[in-house]
Amino acid sequence: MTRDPADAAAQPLIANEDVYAEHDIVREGAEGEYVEIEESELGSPGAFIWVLTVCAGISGLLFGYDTGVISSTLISINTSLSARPLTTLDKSLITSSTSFFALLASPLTGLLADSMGRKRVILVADILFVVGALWQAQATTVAGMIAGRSIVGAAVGSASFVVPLYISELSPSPFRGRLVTVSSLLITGGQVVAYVIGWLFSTMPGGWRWMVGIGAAPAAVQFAMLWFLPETPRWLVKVGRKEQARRVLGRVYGSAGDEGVGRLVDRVLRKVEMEIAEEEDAAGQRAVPEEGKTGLKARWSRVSDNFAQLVDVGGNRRALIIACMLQGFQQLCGFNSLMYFSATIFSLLSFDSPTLTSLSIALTNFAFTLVAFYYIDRVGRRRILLYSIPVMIVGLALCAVAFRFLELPARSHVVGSSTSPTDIGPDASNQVGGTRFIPLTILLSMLLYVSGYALGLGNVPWQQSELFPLSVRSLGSALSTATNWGSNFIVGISFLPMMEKMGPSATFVGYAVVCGAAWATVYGIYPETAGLGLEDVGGILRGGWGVAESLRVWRARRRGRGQDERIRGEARGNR
Ligand SMILES: O[C@H]1[C@H](O)[C@@H](O)[C@H](O)[C@@H](O)[C@H]1O
Repeated sequence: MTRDPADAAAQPLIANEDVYAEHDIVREGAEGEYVEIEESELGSPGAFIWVLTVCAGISGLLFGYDTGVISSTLISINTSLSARPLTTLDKSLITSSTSFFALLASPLTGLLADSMGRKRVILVADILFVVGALWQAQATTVAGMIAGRSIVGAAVGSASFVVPLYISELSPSPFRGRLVTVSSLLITGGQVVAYVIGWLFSTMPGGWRWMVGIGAAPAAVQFAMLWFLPETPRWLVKVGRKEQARRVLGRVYGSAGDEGVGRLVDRVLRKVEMEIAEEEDAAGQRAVPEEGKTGLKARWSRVSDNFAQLVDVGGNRRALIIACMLQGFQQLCGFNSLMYFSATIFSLLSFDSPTLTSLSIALTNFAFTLVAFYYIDRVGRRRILLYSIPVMIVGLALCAVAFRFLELPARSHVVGSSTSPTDIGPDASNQVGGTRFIPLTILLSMLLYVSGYALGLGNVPWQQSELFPLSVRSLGSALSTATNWGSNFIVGISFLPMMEKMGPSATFVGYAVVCGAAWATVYGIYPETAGLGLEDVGGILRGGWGVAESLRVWRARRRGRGQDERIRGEARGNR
């Protein structure tokens, strides 16, 4: 960005220095003032960072694939496991074992990622992905299948925590938010692939074995690729490998500009060192004397100290509440009941190809995550949630109403063991004079709900790490990831029984109520974090929820940007 000195004297480029000063990447202007380098000036994040993001994102693809494929798998297994049809309990356990083991794995991964490094955790997850996929593919009993799904669950839990962390620790700050959303895009992309594969293999005898087994391939590819990718600079500095960290940063910022890459790298490195020093200082002040403690005891006391810091310090506690609340609502709003059981629901509604119909759910989810990727930094996290959650509520309410007009088979048959596309077909097609109106209304309402979900709740909670200061970022993110999987487990295990006992309308009304609670909570306590430097977020949460303050900063920032653009436009006009 070049600037005419006369213009510079007439009006400073920076409208609100406090806001801009926190940006990672700034450049000294002619008169010693700080001039923000615009994202457009940095160009794109650069090939290196894209390769890193996409390669790490393969785990997201696997997360999406393994959670999405279960929908078609469940309706294709028939009697191939334990030589009998699956019961509601079998289906719920097969589905929920994945989330349960993901729930166990994510906090553990939070600890391992600090001791082993981020990259090694991804490698371990890859091994689990491969073993779990092959295990499922050769399962002959329900218990064997549950074991395979549990192994995959441990992989998914580790990956879902560590991949956003890996990406955010490697990406240049101006691109961090969008690059993290890339991993959400890959999750939803993985779900689309799962549905396509599910549809292709659903009519093939034993095709479900291919559906679950294929997941091994991308994991093996990622395992091979990761050997060539670096550890994150932050972890490298933490374990004393500063020169290696400098080389990695050099490659990350190599594309960042025409000048001063070395200076930029030094600045980032200094900042990382300062943050680590602060972290160690704070830990040192609180540390219980470790004399006489074995390595394991010392480590445990560090973990419990870290935990105390997370819940005792007001700002950290508020960050944890917001992150866990967002992750909890992301799941308790019931979206994954569609992801896991939409094929079952669409067979109930007599759609000719339930698996193909459920593909529309996954595709809508993917398409609207793409829209969110474009708008998340422009509209802001808070606003995107406040606009999109009501869309979900309307979709769910329409669904609930439409289901009331549907004559379903006897309750015990709705989703129970005897339900199959063929035995529910005739009953379900009898509704409202045999027209397709009601099933189509239900499908469209679900698509409305899914589009609202994908715009906001589906991806904003994964921005969780920005809420925490560095010292508690890993633990805080791990706990909110665990909240995600805990709530996912609850939805997976309860959806079919709720459909059976309460009926579909009441089930969807229940999810709408959760969405209402999510909206009210976001409105009350979630400050706008888009565009803030990581340290600003901590500052905003220090004295309270900081909603009003964050909105003031957000508006000032937008006014500042508008002003900058106007000045630039005028400068161009004067030339
Ligand atoms: O962000 C993802 C995405 O929205 C997926 O579609 C969903 O299945 C996951 O549970 C969620 O964490």
